[in-house]
Amino acid sequence: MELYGRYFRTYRKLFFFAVFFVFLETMVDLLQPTLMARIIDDGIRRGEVSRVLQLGGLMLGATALGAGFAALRNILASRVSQRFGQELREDLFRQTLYLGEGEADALGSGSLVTRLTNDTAQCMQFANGMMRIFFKAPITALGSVILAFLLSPQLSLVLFLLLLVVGVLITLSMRLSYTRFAWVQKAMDQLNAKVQEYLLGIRLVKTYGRHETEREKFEGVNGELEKRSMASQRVIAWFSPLLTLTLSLGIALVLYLGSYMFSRGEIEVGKIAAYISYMTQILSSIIMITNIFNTFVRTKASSARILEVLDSPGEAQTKGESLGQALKVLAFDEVSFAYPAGSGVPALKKVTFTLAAGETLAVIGSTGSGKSTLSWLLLRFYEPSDGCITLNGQDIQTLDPGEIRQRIALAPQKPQLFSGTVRENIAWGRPDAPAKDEEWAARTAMAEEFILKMPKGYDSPLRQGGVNLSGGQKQRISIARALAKRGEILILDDATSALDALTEAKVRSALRRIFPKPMTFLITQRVSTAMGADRILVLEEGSVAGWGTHGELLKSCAIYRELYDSQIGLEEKSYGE
Ligand SMILES: Nc1ncnc2c1ncn2[C@@H]1O[C@H](COP(=O)(O)OP(=O)(O)OP(=O)(O)O)[C@@H](O)[C@H]1O
Repeated sequence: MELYGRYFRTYRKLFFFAVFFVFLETMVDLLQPTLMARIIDDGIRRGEVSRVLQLGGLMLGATALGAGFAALRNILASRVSQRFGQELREDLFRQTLYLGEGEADALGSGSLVTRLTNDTAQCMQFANGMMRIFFKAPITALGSVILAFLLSPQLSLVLFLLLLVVGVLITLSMRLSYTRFAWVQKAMDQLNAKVQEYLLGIRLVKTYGRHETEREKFEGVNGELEKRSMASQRVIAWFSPLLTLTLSLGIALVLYLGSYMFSRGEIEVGKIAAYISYMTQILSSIIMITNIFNTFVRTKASSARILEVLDSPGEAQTKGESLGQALKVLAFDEVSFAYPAGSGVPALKKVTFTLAAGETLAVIGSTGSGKSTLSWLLLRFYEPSDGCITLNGQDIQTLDPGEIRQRIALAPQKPQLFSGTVRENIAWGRPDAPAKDEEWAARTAMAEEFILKMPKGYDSPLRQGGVNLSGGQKQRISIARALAKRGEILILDDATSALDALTEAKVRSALRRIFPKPMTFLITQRVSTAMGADRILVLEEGSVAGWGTHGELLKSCAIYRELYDSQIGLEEKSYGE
């Protein structure tokens, strides 16, 4: 399988050692029935106790040796499969981090979690099995067939007929299993997506009293998983006993033929017993081989899903030129864009504007008008369908996305905090930032006051997602993180929406005093936030509805005037009356 081929080089030595021990163990196992036949025919039947003891001792010694080989291959198999699993998870996680936004949208986070957990576990299990039983079973089966044939070519006619039937059964079971297991994986994706959704929205579920509805939805996907798993298990449930039955029929036939041959003096009892013993070994090996095939088809489905992620082009390969110099001017030139996984309606239509270093642009518009989309395109998470975005006149498609992102500091609409201290969260975008920069960032974001009230100040721990903070506190730490990065472009995407008007005004005035001043995007729905900016871009259903200063827009843009009247103007008028 392709996936194993990629990792084989690293583990080939340990792998071959494990397989070597499996081989030795199998050889010892194969010796046993022949030794037994000799104990019966040369020892018991002739009444030679010393021969029985001698051969019995040999058999015992061989068993102990086999056990030693088994322990060694177990140790090696565990080590190789665990290391392989660790490396695979790391590679998969790294690739997941570099997936293009369109690719990640298409795969879905639930499916990515299944691939990182269940699918890697499946591949690990297969790697482990390969070194434990996968080689042992076919060698035992083949060795037993050869030794059985050498014992009695006549009885082996039954054996070959049986093997033919068994081969057909295994092929059939493999075909049925593969499609069924792919359905199981999809159901597992849906289950993981549901669990994630519920865990993220747990407070909302409680507030809206949606426990029952959510539980029912979970039961729905859980039931589907059970149904599909059962369908795949049913194949195994039928095929294993069918195989046992076929082989038991074979053994019965051999016993019948053997007794006939014995009565004619053509075979000894010990040989019949050894032949049956080989047949039992063939039976258990074939059952093992069926399990191997079942695991193989599951692993094939899992490894295909893992390879889909590992081989997705991602962003890592889209290296570009370096901008080199300091950023002077940014321009959107007739930029249009529709989300690949969206409804097809463009989120942006021929958007054009220019912004110089140190200037602040407020982007205002109703929800869904395309404000955040501007920043996703600038960050190169998606590519414009038409038009271009330039930095210092250079199309960003030709530039290195890593470098562009290095120059941008973003405080997103939904603040995202991580488990760690307050300081670690602020310095997350620039871990080498001096402590004074982190504290400056916290002060500018009006976060220092509440941070210092926390039990350990900047070293206070934050829990996953910052659940021990209020919405406004999370937003302020998120702004501080963006400031501490000291990017040439600062994007505050509705980043002050949870702050009270006074705190927000303080943050705005602190932002004006930053030196050197970054090129700033203030994405907002509030006119009070936008009006102090050097320029304001008004978006309406993805198109530019207005561009200018607050004063200019009040005169020239009906939508802006409407927003102003609804949020501020009418209040002022009513105060005036
Ligand atoms: N990942 C996505 N896949 C498909 N469509 C999307 C995606 N993200 C946004 N959209 C669509 O693109 C349009 C613009 O979204 P965008 O997030 O830019 O709006 P916005 O102005 O920032 O809204 P808000 O103020 O509510 O945050 C919306 O119609 C939205 O449904």
